[in-house]
Amino acid sequence: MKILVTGGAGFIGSNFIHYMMEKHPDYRIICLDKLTYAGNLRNLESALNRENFRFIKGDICDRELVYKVFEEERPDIVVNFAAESHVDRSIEDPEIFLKTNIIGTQVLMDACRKYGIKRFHQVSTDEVYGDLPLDRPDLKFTEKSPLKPSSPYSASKASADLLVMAYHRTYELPVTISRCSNNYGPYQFPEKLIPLMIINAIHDRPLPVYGDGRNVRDWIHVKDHCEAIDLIIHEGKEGEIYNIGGENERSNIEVVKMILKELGKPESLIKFVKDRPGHDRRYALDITKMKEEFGWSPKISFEEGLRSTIKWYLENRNWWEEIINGEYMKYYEKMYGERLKE
Ligand SMILES: Cc1cn([C@H]2C[C@H](O)[C@@H](COP(=O)(O)OP(=O)(O)O[C@H]3O[C@H](CO)[C@@H](O)[C@H](O)[C@H]3O)O2)c(=O)[nH]c1=O
Repeated sequence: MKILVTGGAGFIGSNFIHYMMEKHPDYRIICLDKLTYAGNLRNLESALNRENFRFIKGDICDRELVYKVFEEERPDIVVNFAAESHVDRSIEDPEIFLKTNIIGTQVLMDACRKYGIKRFHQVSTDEVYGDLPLDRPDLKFTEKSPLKPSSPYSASKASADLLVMAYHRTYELPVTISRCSNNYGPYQFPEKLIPLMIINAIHDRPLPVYGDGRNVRDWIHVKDHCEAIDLIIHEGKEGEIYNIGGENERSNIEVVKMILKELGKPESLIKFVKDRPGHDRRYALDITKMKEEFGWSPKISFEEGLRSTIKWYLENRNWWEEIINGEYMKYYEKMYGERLKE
């Protein structure tokens, strides 16, 4: 089996490659990644010298390159992780989100049509459904819930999902889509809530919590997400959408306090800052379909997963120090400088 993993040098993609290499050591894995700010070859260090692994640097929007990769490798399965994924960046500058997330997906699916494929799997997000109110804990999104994205990022992911389903209907492309909740774990770029808070706390820097900190996310360990995708690409039905969630809803302030406690740092480091425009209040997924079709449910508890993630960041300082000593601080200053002064 040959699997083309796009965006495989990013957080979830690289965790997926590690997961698949261990689970299916006989598979050939080809990783196509543009190595943007969020991609890092160090995430793939242990894979790079394996014979059944190939890394190709390139953009999924580059049709000529994508066709060349298909011509040479003839993958059986494509798993598309390649995406611009950070909501705050999409609010600052939406264009690259539309290009990579929508056009990139189209180029990949065109290559699948041209060269043939057993499965094209689109990695999507729970954010395509929009948000839920805090005072209705009984409500959750199912795969049938309407799409109502709030940010340029989530609108680009929802657009791509629609395109994937259109390619299935019109060209009978064998597709599946998974929509996952908030991931955490090793190799996550420190612009996202959990790694950003861990690194700031280690440095005794203020922890910028948006708005009142009561927004709720459903957290899943990245390894549980990888396991679910592995099941879907092998056993999932063509043309189907699957919600993948952690069944672990937490307010942001609760998560931040847990991190401080684990690191033995004071809550006085918390700084409430100006809210994200259009900030989604709550995400919650109904994962009955994954449970019923595959007997899947998330295995890693949040307490255990968060503790091991904090340990990973403490033990891999080189990894994130290299990042924060690069362009990162410019980004941080731009996003947080004014907010932290207010
Ligand atoms: C970075 C940052 C975030 N936050 C808040 C905003 C959110 O309510 C929550 C999580 O923020 P983020 O880590 O940016 O993640 P969020 O916007 O939920 O989106 C993530 O989760 C989505 C899945 O739900 C993915 O599709 C996105 O690619 C991923 O970025 O924490 C803060 O309060 N302060 C911060 O500095």
